[in-house]
Amino acid sequence: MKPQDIVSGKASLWIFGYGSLVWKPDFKYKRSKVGYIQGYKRRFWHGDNFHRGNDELPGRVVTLIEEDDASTWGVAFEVTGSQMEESLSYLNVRETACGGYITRLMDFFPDGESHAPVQALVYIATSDNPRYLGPASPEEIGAQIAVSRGKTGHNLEYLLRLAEFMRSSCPHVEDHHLFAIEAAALTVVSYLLAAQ
Ligand SMILES: N[C@@H](CCC(=O)N[C@@H](CS)C(=O)NCC(=O)O)C(=O)O
Repeated sequence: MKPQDIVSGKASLWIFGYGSLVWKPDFKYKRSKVGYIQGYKRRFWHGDNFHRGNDELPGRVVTLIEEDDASTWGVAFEVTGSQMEESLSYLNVRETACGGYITRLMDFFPDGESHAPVQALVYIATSDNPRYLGPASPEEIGAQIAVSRGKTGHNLEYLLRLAEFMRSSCPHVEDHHLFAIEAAALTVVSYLLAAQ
């Protein structure tokens, strides 16, 4: 980003989402593209005691875990002009203050485009984050999600909307971790409903 582009208003920033941002960016943007980042896998290993859980029963939300040959699909949003400051100040509260995420710049590869990748800002929660929960079986994660709720809504909505995004926008991607957790969570929900 060149200083003269900022002054002229030509500057823009790409923000990559791979969790709730793919279905609920909640900030104004110029355009969006489906695509992926390389070297990271998406895992439900981050705890959430605000949006989708609480202190007694934290929810589980996604973060990115470094793995050389992995890639993670999502959506990148291009923000320009005043949208840059507006989106970053909003995400600083939603992702960093409330969610415990930090930011990193990564190469984003738009789907179906052969040109060079674009740099995108990504919100990631590292394992040294106090809310980090780490690995667990799909059954354990699914059960936790099935019964967690926070200030923004149920953890199940968070899971199902991400799975819906992947099926509708990235049908060629087999995200076993996501779909195994979805199946496990829906199994728990069916038992809970049957027990009523
Ligand atoms: N940083 C990831 C994950 C973002 C995420 O899920 N953050 C949570 C904060 S814990 C959030 O914004 N939740 C809002 C919601 O659940 O509706 C992304 O780019 O989508």
